[in-house]
Amino acid sequence: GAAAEIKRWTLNDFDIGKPLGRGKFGHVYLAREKRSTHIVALKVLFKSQLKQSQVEHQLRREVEIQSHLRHPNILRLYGYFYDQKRVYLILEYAAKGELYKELQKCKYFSERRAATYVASLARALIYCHGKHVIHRDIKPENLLVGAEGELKIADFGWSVHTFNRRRTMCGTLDYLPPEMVESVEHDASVDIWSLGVLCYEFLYGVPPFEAKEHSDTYKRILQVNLKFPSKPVVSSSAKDLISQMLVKETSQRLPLHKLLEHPWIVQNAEPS
Ligand SMILES: O=C(O)Cn1ncc2ncnc(NCCc3cnc(NC(=O)Nc4cccc(Cl)c4)s3)c21
Repeated sequence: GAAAEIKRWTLNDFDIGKPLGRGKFGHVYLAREKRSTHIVALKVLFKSQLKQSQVEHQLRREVEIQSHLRHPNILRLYGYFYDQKRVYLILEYAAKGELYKELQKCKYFSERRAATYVASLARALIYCHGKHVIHRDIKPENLLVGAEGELKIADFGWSVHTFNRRRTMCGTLDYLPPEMVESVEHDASVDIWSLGVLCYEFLYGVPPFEAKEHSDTYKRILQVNLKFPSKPVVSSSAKDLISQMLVKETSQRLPLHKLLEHPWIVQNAEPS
């Protein structure tokens, strides 16, 4: 048959349902693709706001990156289309919505639930890093829950392709100025740190370096001023894992595949 031509979607291809949520750049609606009756989430972004915030390139990068990612714990971005004023993202629908609302409701998660989420996120990040993609924005607000309770990383609006200049600079790093060498170090280990912060917040209901003033949070992060409250009671095994992820020296952070072998994960995470 004809070469697989890229399908040009339009709003007419969809029946629009209830609003699912509203973000900074636009709203998300439940929608059904008419021909297949497939249920999706449609995120509507206003071009004016994208232009104003100069994030068009980020959006293009997200669509490009997401089009190559297929993983049960990564929310699919099936495609996009636009009209005069808006850009529409055609997204996998996560039937149980936003994880942070669930966390707010039950204050903090059990160790089994937290470990199950952390293990599935680690598997998703191992997959991304294997494709030289780092998410860079792992936080409860970017995590959705599927119909079976499975976690979905969403919103790759801040993700980037990392490539190791060592290979692409024909073998030499010598001519790179410090700031570029520095950015080369900005690698997948940022997601390990964020996953450690997330694990802490799952178990205690608050992030580890929270402070009234931003400047104090910044200082606590730089000092890795990690403290474990006495309430709620959390196993020392969980604290050990978190302490191995929230390490200042990026090369010393627990690698994700080692995380999956950590006793706390092995003993608490539901088999995937
Ligand atoms: O989250 C809710 O409000 C409610 N909700 N409930 C269920 C549900 N099922 C699927 N998706 C939902 N929401 C959309 C999640 C996103 C995924 N990918 C995104 N990407 C993005 O926004 N990119 C983007 C935007 C503006 C600028 C730039 Cl540079 C990039 S948003 C759902």
